[in-house]
Amino acid sequence: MPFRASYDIAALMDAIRIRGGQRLSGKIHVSGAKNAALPILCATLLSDGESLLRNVPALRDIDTTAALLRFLGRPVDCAPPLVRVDAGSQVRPEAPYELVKQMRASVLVLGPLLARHGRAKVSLPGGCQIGTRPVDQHLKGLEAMGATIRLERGYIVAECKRLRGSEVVFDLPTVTGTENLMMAAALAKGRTTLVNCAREPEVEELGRVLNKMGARVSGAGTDVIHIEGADELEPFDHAIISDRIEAGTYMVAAAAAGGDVLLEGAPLEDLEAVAAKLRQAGVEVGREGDCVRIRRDADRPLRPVDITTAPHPGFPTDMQAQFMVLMCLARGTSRIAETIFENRFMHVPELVRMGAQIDVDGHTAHVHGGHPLSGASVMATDLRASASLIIAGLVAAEETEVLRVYHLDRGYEHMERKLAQLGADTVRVSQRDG
Ligand SMILES: CC(=O)N[C@H]1[C@@H](OP(=O)(O)OP(=O)(O)OC[C@H]2O[C@@H](n3ccc(=O)[nH]c3=O)[C@H](O)[C@@H]2O)O[C@H](CO)[C@@H](O)[C@@H]1O
Ligand SMILES: C=C(OP(=O)(O)O)C(=O)O
Repeated sequence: MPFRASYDIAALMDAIRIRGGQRLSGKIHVSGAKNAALPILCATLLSDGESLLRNVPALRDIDTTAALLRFLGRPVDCAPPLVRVDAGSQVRPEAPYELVKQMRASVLVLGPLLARHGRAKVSLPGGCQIGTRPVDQHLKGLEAMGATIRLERGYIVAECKRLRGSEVVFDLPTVTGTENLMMAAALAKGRTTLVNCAREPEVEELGRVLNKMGARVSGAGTDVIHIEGADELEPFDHAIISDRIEAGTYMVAAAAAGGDVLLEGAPLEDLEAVAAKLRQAGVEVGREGDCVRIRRDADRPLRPVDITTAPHPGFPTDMQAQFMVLMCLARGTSRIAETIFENRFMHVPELVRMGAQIDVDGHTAHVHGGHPLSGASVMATDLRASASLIIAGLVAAEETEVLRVYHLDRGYEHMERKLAQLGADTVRVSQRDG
């Protein structure tokens, strides 16, 4: 039976309107991490019984994952910040294109389904706005663990008797690739060693959950991970870590607009690369109790700073677009090099429409700061690009309208409300409002 998505068409047409020029001040709470919650939701497939996830953000990607789990046969009560995944009577190990194309992270069901059911049919994710998003490293690893894999009409069809522990050396660090193989290895026979792993905090968080389930994972968060497979895994109860990218986005928003902002629960230890660049630009970043405090006098000029995106603990690609807006305000030219995804400068033409002066040469953008931004209607093209346009709206003269914010809603919980809580003039304009 083909999957039919039930879209809220009106919500897809939402826009956010921002009147620029307000300083930001006050305190907001950082939500649970999208990129930690998604693999952990997929990890529920490794066991039967009821698993509970707490501190889950209310996001479109979470709804998409819940829909995917239901399609696979697992009842899900999705009421963020609490999500409950129940035991299913029968699992259908097949992830349809209609869901995978909405969210590349859907490929994370491949490892758990194959390890648990000996078969998985998952749509190839294909590319998206930011790049080609290949999954060859995921497939290479599963083959090394004994799976046979073929591609059939746009789908990955993977089969195995029982996966066996193996050594897999990634050609490059991949976040979801590392996570997919960790989950597969958790039910494989014997010991798996993953080398050249992604070291993101979300990978470490998945390791913690797999250990709660009864797997023996060591080294998650470093570049070599060992997993001792178990015959069976238990359901779990787990509270998701805070979202470092959401926190980093509000750090940059406060730096750009100026003011004094406290971010409750922001994981500064996972944001050192961003904090260092903010300080270099002239922004105060410090810890205050369980908050991160960002201060900048909006009349004090910002210094230009060069950045190069890199796997964790380097400067995150998911913060590149937001930081570029800050550099539009600096006095002088900064150089921003994107090394992770080949097409992650889609925000540049929209920022240029607002008055920014940016030249792109291949993977490098030269941002000539100091030219005032003015409000315009701009189009969000991907998740972090959307956030960058909202930040640009906070500092632009007059009104900015960011269209297609369904991209933003994939990864930010009520961004317009959180910014309004800090004093910004931001509202969501919905088709439903007429
Ligand atoms: C849901 C989630 O956690 N998404 C994050 C994850 O995406 P995602 O896990 O998809 O990104 P990867 O870490 O896999 O990609 C890193 C690089 O490896 C390449 N690659 C990846 C897999 C593969 O099989 N072959 C291959 O060549 C990619 O093209 C890219 O150049 O990490 C990205 C990089 O930090 C972040 O931007 C995304 O927010
Ligand atoms: C690119 C992102 O997500 P995804 O990997 O799901 O596309 C992101 O979180 O910025």
